[in-house]
Amino acid sequence: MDQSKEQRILNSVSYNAVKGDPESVINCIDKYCSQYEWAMNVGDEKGTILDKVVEEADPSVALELGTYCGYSAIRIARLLKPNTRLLTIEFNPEFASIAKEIIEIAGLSEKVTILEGHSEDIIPQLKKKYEVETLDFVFLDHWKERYAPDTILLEECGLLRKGSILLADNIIYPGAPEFIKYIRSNKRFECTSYPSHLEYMKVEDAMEKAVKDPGAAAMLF
Ligand SMILES: Oc1cc(-c2ccc(F)cc2)cc2nccnc12
Ligand SMILES: [Mg+2]
Repeated sequence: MDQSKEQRILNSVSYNAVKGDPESVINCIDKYCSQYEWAMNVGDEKGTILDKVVEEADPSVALELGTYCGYSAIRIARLLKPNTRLLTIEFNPEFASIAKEIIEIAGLSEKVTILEGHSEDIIPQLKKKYEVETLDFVFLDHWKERYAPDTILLEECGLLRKGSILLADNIIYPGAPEFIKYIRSNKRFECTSYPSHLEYMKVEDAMEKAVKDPGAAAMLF
């Protein structure tokens, strides 16, 4: 049977990347997806915004919704301090398996846990089953229709604290209008838009950052 695009991305990483070097895995995926086959990795332009927000959050526990091939999980995990972790949820079993191998090649398997299943089923398990108290950073990059309901679910499950930082991809393209309407009208969140471009394309896109109860967190220091 023909290989999938995601399997071809793994082949390229396995052949060209330097084992244990996250930067070389990131560069290899960006090179392959800009030169041969477009794929829905966050990419280098939006990835630089992701890096900056992760550094601002400096998370002990981070969550990603939508692993895909593991590109953004590697971008996030390479910036995490010792004894901190990234949980990433992926419902597509083939994507989860490819991501596991690519994250292993990057040498970041110790810091990243891939949780296979639907976000709405796994989020309510994070406290008890995955020993999460609260999430310092959440990257939303899965099905756009789930951005708003999953944000509400994270709140309902008590997983967000004062100062928790959410970052959402694809606010313009494919777009997440319900999420934008919800988060920008919610007084508990301070929102910032970061204009950018769709990965590997000249199409406009943007990322949205939403900080929960920022004032309260700021007052503590
Ligand atoms: O960054 C992304 C881009 C696209 C996407 C698909 C088709 C197009 F034509 C353009 C863009 C889909 C995505 N789904 C989940 C997470 N991230 C995505
Ligand atoms: Mg995306």
